[in-house]
Amino acid sequence: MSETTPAVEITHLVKDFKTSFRRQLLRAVDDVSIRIMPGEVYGLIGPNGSGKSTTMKALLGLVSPTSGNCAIFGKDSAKVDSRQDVGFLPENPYFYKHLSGAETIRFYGKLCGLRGKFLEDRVSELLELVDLNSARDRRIGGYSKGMLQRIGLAQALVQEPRLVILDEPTAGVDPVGSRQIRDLIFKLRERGITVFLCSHLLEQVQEVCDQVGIIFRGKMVKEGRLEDLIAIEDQTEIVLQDADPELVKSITAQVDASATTQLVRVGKPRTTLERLFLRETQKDKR
Ligand SMILES: Nc1ncnc2c1ncn2[C@@H]1O[C@H](COP(=O)(O)OP(=O)(O)OP(=O)(O)O)[C@@H](O)[C@H]1O
Repeated sequence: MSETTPAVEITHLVKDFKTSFRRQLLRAVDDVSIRIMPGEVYGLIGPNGSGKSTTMKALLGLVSPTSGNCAIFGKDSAKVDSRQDVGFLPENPYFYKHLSGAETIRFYGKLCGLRGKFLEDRVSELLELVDLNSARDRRIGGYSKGMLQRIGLAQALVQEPRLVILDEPTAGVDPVGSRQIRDLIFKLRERGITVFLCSHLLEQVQEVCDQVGIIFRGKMVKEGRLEDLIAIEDQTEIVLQDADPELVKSITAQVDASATTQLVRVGKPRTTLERLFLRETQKDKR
């Protein structure tokens, strides 16, 4: 396998489900193709019921395609060995509530065949990575939603996968917890791990993803590099620090005098509500 083998290759995926109503067919995924190269972070976005989870499950071999193919690092998803290099965080992960964080990771590590000191080192390393070392001996039943998602991420990383699939990793998590998960995704990218995620938090997708696909009613309606998708090609932005009002006036006058250029907006750039929330709620920690 070469560096040019895609981490994910979904080709013309179609998935029909039989509905309970007169056994009619529902097309959940309709001719979707996705290619993710190693090291990329890909975000699949779309409204509820648009086919995101089904696409991910087909890639993982958890549902069989009606037609089309899925492959992970060149291995067909229908074959068990395609899952060797994948970690998965499902939308609603289930954990044994009576186990502690460390016991949970140890449990999954054992399932993956890890043993002894290697396993113990891996448990500590992962708890450190997801910032749960201080809660390692607490029962999972008492974890917050954000902590649960982070333990889920640690679980997905147990066997050092080269691809991580995250289905709504920040569902139900507050902005601080979401940011921790976002930072974790950055860490995965730094380590060269490919990430395929779907999320409703568009701003977070915008922050972490290199590539974005928009899926609607089972069809891919837009896809590409984030930078290309969100650039407004016919506009130019100039942001000035501590500008003299006279300078702003003279720039505006020059633009007004131009026959071909229209001034769209002059004003203060805005932060986002999320950044404002984080700044105001994390003051004490600084
Ligand atoms: N096992 C199944 N049997 C029947 N229909 C299903 C099954 N799984 C999914 N569907 C249907 O397929 C469609 C796509 O569902 P899917 O869960 O893939 O969407 P989604 O984009 O992940 O939605 P959400 O954002 O709500 O998680 C929905 O109409 C759903 O009801």
